[in-house]
Amino acid sequence: MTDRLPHEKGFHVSWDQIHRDARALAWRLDGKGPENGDWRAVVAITRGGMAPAMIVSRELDIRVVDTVSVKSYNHQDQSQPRLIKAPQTEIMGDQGEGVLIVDDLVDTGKTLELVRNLYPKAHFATVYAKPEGRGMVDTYITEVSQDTWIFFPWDMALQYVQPYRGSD
Ligand SMILES: O=P(O)(O)OC[C@H]1O[C@H](OP(=O)(O)OP(=O)(O)O)[C@H](O)[C@@H]1O
Ligand code: HPA
Ligand SMILES: [Mg+2]
Repeated sequence: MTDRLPHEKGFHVSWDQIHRDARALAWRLDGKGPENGDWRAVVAITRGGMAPAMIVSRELDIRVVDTVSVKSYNHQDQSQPRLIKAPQTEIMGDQGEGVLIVDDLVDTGKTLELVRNLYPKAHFATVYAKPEGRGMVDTYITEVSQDTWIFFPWDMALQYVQPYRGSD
């Protein structure tokens, strides 16, 4: 794991915050699907997209949910994204039309680029976006600067911290 550079900022997202932001994403996508405003299915980009995809599919009452597995980071070190598992062909059709592909965030855009090449007609939605990858996503809720690292609640734990004024 690389040490974070001094200028890198941390954006800490709580469960409550990701729930609110994923709901906002769902509401923004409501009625925007190609078939009478409906979406045929939700596909989560695992693993980070699974919690937002669950919230989106719940809000939009979409029962057909699948996953596409792409691995591109080991902690904060990026490597070439690799497809580990594809969604069902019956769900994706030829090019993914009518399918909502959900991820937690887009950073460099490399993950979405890989999935977009596979399913160019799907709609790509993320909760958070950084400027470099923003062009790869069709709908997102909150933008953060490129030098911000987003910390998700599933990667964190409550911890004791020293008081601001020490007692020694
Ligand atoms: O836009 P990019 O620079 O490609 O980065 C964004 C991707 O990186 C993270 O996933 P990761 O590969 O770490 O896997 P995970 O979701 O299983 O944690 C994140 O969840 C996105 O899927
Ligand atoms: O800012 C980030 N936070 C968590 N995972 C990530 N994967 C790429 N960028 C990020
Ligand atoms: Mg991911």
